[in-house]
Amino acid sequence: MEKDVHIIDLMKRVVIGKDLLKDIIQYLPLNLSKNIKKVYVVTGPHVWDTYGKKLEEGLKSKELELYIKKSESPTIEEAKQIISDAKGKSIDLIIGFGGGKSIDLAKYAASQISIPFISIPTSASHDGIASPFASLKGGGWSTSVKAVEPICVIADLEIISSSPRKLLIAGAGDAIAKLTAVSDWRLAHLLRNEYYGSYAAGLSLLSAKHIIKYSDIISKTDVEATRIVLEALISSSVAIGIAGSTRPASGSEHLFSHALDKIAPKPALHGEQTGVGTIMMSKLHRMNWKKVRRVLKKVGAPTTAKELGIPENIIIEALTIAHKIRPERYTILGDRGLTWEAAEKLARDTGVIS
Ligand SMILES: NC(=O)C1=CN([C@@H]2O[C@H](COP(=O)(O)OP(=O)(O)OC[C@H]3O[C@@H](n4cnc5c(N)ncnc54)[C@H](OP(=O)(O)O)[C@@H]3O)[C@@H](O)[C@H]2O)C=CC1
Ligand SMILES: O=C(CO)COP(=O)(O)O
Ligand SMILES: [Zn+2]
Repeated sequence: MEKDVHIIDLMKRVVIGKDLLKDIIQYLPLNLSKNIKKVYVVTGPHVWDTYGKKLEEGLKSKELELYIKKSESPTIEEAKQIISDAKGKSIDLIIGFGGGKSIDLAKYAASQISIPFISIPTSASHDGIASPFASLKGGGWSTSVKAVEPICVIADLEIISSSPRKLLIAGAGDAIAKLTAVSDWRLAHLLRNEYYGSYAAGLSLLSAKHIIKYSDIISKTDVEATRIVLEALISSSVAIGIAGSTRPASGSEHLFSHALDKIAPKPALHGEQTGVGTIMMSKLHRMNWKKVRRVLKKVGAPTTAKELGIPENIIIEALTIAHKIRPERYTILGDRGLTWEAAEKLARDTGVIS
């Protein structure tokens, strides 16, 4: 008989504060002198050019051997290359330093080599910050794979709040997406008898509600807004860890975003796309989609194809193919998805296209 085992992987420590990188060693829950000699940093070109020196200086005090990998895209091929590189160098610890792309690559690589992973987000743009899952792209599709939770998250408010504002607003969009993600999960439970964890669902919903409650502050401040969005994203990361899948965080609105990543000439940010997806999927769920749109507008997030910089026909096409992205994940889009006409009407009725 198959054993019914539910494993919950959660991070060990979250450090939130200002100017953390220079004293980073003291915040890590690790004995760096004893066990860790070689550290591999997966980062992005912009992030490294701007903040790389700060991290290098912070880690220098322990005379660690540092290897830096600047990655452009979160593909399975790129992850395999990082794994082989890190294995060849006998790396002891992997750090993901940057946006969601760098954190996912680092997280996945660390899980494959069975070494610890540290998450140092430089933006509050996604909820992979502290989750044990990595979203990698391969063969034109996006898959979320079990990786490993960070032993530590170091969230430097100075760095994160001075990142381009659109990254923070994208984070608010990724958090608000939990409204429809949880409705889709519940639907899959009711129609397909899929496992549904009400605690994880509640925690995930809390991140969306946090954004709605504090939308005024998010729209007017920088550091305070960063703290609010960051807390919402960490809460959602924890919900993913408790559920043991990205189910509480990713539903039909994410399928729409993944479809855009596949077909849009120039996709927008993940959280910008999931935010717009949430407006449309809320309407399908007969939820208060106008409120979702109002909150997104208030915080300055895109709510239209034009603001996303994506042609209207691509929005419609993405709606029609979204259900095929991850067929095993049942959502309001059902098994057959939307027809072109229904998709066009949905996008038009919600003001996403004109
Ligand atoms: N694992 C999970 O559960 C989740 C994973 N994701 C994944 O995360 C990714 C989206 O993350 P997102 O952060 O939006 O996108 P990216 O990681 O692609 O980052 C977007 C851009 O922001 C730049 N950037 C990051 N921080 C700063 C900063 N402080 N100052 C200036 N520029 C900065 C990056 O620079 P650079 O070019 O240097 O990297 C990059 O150009 C997607 O791949 C998505 O699938 C999203 C949600 C959950
Ligand atoms: O983006 C995510 C949650 O916000 C991860 O979800 P996916 O499983 O759709 O990649
Ligand atoms: Zn997301």
